[in-house]
Amino acid sequence: MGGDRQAAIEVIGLSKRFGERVAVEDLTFEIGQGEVFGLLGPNGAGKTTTVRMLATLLRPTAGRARVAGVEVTPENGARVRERVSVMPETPGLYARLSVEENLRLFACLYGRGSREADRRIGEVLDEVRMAERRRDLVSTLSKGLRQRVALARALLPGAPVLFLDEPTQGLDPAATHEVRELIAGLRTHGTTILLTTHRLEEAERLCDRVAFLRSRLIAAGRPDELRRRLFTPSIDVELAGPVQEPDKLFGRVDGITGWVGDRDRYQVSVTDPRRVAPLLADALVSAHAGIVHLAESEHSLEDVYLELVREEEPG
Ligand SMILES: Nc1ncnc2c1ncn2[C@@H]1O[C@H](COP(=O)(O)OP(=O)(O)OP(=O)(O)O)[C@@H](O)[C@H]1O
Repeated sequence: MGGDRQAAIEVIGLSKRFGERVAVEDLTFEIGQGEVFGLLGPNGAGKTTTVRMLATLLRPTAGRARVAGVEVTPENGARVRERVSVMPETPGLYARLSVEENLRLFACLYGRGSREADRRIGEVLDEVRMAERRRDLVSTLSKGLRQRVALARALLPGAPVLFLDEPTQGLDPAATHEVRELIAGLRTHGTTILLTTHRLEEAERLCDRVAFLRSRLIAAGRPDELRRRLFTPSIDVELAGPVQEPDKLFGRVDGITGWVGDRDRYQVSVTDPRRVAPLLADALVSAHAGIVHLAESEHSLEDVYLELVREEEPG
């Protein structure tokens, strides 16, 4: 992490066991202020357990953490909870109350006076674009709209650190898109967000940095950094017809270190894609190979994840 930003969350050697089962093991990471950080991993990886420990809802077996400058200990529970807000996996709203009544109830729990509460409720409803639905009963709302109300609820206290546990779980593509837009918008307030998800494209779109969790931390970094760390740079080539002597063709281009593929499709490993791509294009043109496509290979976060899991497998 860049040393110029103070950490909003620091986690050192955090572990949680439930009896014999190790849910989280020796977790260490930092999240900078205003950063959107994605905790990624398959079902049972320990994501929710981590969030619950950081929000003082669950006591770690070992290790320590500091959230918004406060050491996470049982004695500091109230101080930590003043500084964090959790949007849990299930919205936790009262179905028979209206949107506004739900928010008023939670605002009272946060100890806001009624005028102050009304002002804040108006703000968060605007923020999640639900002002016009404020009098609707929660039971009449779609899952996507309920999730927006859950987000409004999490925003009510105006906490500097927000934990979003699987925020788009079970939503259809349109609702997913809307909730993601809202989360992306929170960035402008400088809120630090720890988001758990097993949807890699979600993390890719929303997060500055991600950590892959499988009880232990497998890797952490910016998605592009992780890609670079795991994959040799390469160029994808698609041609109009087969190449006669690929060894000869690729072999004479400076900066090409290897290739896979055959006939009209190749993935060419290179030292530096920006330098080598024009040289490769020249060589192909000289060999009268019609170029259909020539571009640096893209590795999605999913590729990164699969590569990491492959590296982890024994043998
Ligand atoms: N209260 C509990 N008692 C016993 N085991 C638990 C408890 N909470 C979680 N676990 C176990 O700890 C492990 C991690 O669970 P956790 O819910 O943190 O994973 P997750 O990454 O959030 O998964 P999901 O994506 O399914 O929500 C799992 O094996 C789970 O069964």
